[in-house]
Amino acid sequence: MDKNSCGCLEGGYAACLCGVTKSVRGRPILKGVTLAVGFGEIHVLAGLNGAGKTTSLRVLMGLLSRDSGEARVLGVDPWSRGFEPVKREVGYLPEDASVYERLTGMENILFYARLYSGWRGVEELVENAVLYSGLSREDLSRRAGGYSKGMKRRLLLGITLMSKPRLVVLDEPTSGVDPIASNRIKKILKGLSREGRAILVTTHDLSFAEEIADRVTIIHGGLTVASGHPHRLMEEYCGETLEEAFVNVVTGDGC
Ligand SMILES: Nc1ncnc2c1ncn2[C@@H]1O[C@H](COP(=O)(O)OP(=O)(O)OP(=O)(O)O)[C@@H](O)[C@H]1O
Repeated sequence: MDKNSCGCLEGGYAACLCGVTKSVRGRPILKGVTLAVGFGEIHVLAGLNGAGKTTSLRVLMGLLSRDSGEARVLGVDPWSRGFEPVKREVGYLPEDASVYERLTGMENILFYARLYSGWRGVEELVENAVLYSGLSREDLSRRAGGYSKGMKRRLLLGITLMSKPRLVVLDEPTSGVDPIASNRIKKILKGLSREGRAILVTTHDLSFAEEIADRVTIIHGGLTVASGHPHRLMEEYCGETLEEAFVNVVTGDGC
């Protein structure tokens, strides 16, 4: 990675990690993760299982400390006190998020909408969550505990996006989601990015990434090893698809 990638610390970017390292119980997990997400950009973070994607997002969201390197979210260090007010402008969908199973889908939405706004503006938040989840009114009237994995994921995505945050951070939003819903998610993310919102998303679905990403950052073994527009990565790493380029990057096969 060239050093300029860390220029995001000077501002203008929605989020960045710069040379971040993290060890857990003496084991290095992140060995130098660098990425910068611009406003109006869909940025995909890709990597094999265990590469460090979720850990990177947790550091970025201030849920995990870092050992070295820098992090900024909307210009603020997520490990600082100043991060608290910034959180309202960030929508984060963790990989292991869960719904309240005894509540209906709509009650889940109402719960989070009221948490977010008190009572003012709840209607708009609810409307957005319903729209972004793509779930029918009938589905939303049922207990979320009876939902399929993909439906739970869609409900959580709707809740994450309901306030139309300036920065959206999604850890595997399409996991367990059917092709029609996945297609719908693509359109939603493209729409949000067109409105100038910044989107950082992890996925193993590289055709999804190839279609929507403005930039893909590949991490391997806790280290950023490549970053660029999907077509640039395909050119540089001799892949007819992003998936082929990705395999060439992580296996070190090159062209
Ligand atoms: N709390 C923890 N304690 C010990 N090891 C951890 C912890 N959190 C993560 N790890 C390890 O760090 C590495 C990176 O995990 P991480 O979940 O960030 O990978 P990932 O790229 O998101 O993987 P996946 O694609 O499978 O979700 C893994 O080897 C994992 O076992």
